[in-house]
Amino acid sequence: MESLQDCPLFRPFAYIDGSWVAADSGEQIDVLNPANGEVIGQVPRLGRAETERAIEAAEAAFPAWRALTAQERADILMKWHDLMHEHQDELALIMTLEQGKPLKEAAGEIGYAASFLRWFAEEARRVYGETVPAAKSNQRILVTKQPVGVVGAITPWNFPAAMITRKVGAALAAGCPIVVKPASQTPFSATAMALLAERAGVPRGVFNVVPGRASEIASALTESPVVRKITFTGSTEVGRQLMKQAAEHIQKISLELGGNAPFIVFEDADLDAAVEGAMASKFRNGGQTCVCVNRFLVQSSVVNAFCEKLAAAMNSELHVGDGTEEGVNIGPLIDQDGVEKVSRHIRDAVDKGAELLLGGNPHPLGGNFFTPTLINDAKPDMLVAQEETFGPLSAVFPFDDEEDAVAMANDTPFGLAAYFYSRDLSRVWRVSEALEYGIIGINTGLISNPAAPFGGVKESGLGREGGHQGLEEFMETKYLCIDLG
Ligand SMILES: O=CCCCC(=O)O
Repeated sequence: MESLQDCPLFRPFAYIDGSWVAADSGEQIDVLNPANGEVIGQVPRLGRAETERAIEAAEAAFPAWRALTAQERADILMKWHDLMHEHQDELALIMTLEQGKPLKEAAGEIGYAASFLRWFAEEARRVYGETVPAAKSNQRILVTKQPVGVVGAITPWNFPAAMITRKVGAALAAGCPIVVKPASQTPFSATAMALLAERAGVPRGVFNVVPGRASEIASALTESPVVRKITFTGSTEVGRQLMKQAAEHIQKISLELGGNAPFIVFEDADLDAAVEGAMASKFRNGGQTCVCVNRFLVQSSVVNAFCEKLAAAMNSELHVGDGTEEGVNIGPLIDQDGVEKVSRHIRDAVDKGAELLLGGNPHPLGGNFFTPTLINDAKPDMLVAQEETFGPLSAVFPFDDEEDAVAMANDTPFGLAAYFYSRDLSRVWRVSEALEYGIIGINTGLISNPAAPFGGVKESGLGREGGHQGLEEFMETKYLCIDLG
């Protein structure tokens, strides 16, 4: 395939009520390849009016979709899953061109994205109710689950496929239609998946894709009394705003927001395993993942050994470049703001006394590429301790004992993922219980799995995605109290 335009899954349109449409205004968004800044295509810049039409289409589609049996909805989701695997290479190329992650990683994300469709297809058939002992002998109480209704979803650029299927798979399995606003940087993964959903038999109006003006689309979704659930992955700042807006109609809301993941290495850890986990977690998507390590907390007695091993791994294993090139495993950052943020964190840390061990600058390739960087002696007053860097900067914070490590790890308003390495079973339990996070990786740097409830505490969000919990987010509980007379 020479370019995106040659790809049979390339759809430069919005998708509403089963039709491929342009913006009422005719306006378009340029979509750039972060590896070279070239425009790879355009999508319509939709606003309020088109979003309201998508909501109406979803509302109209709701009765028939919820009336299907769970098995019928599951069959459609499984067909969609199969089509994603069949088209894995094309979907991966679209993703690499618009998002930048290397092709192999993009193909991995497509597999991960498809796995949510399979997971929720299977879970759709396990939406069980309950019976509850009643207060009177002639009464019976039954608890049932019903789809919440029309859903509005807003998804991020860093996982352009998986963050859509994790929401859409659950919504559709539960019997809810959905309107998705994809990130403006990565809309083509969303429209390509909509094309496959259509081929899989998702009826018109059940899955709508509305690229465009974020604040207008978000307001249309939160101001509509028809939309009964908002689901968002992105920054804490935007999540906070959406939560305020969702309060208007008391919409159910799930928020997957920012993180500031600690990765604790205790002196009893297997250091080689810790370095392997560190590489997997820190450099996933070039550091642009909400569960990427942000702070390496390393016990002082092993800090030099850990830094040496991590520097060696970073030197030998990381190859920066255009994600379409063979052997590249670190693509560009998404844009210049991303580059500026990583540079700012490094400058601030070095000015405040951190030791620069590796890298430190934008990559000689220029543009949005950044050299993987390692600093030691980071301190809590540095920006890198307080904000999510979202780039290939490994910052090591030495600590003295377990109590210090846990206090440092929890010293943040965020609470998404945390990791630690230890071979002491009592410590494993103690630290797991003390960490104020929704996800804990113990002796592993990779925690993502469709069967597990992904989500954070504190300012990292509300609700869970994946697992059986992820389906419940799209359902209401109703109880029936039956008087037998
Ligand atoms: O930035 C957050 C994306 C989450 C990726 C995952 O599910 O691991």
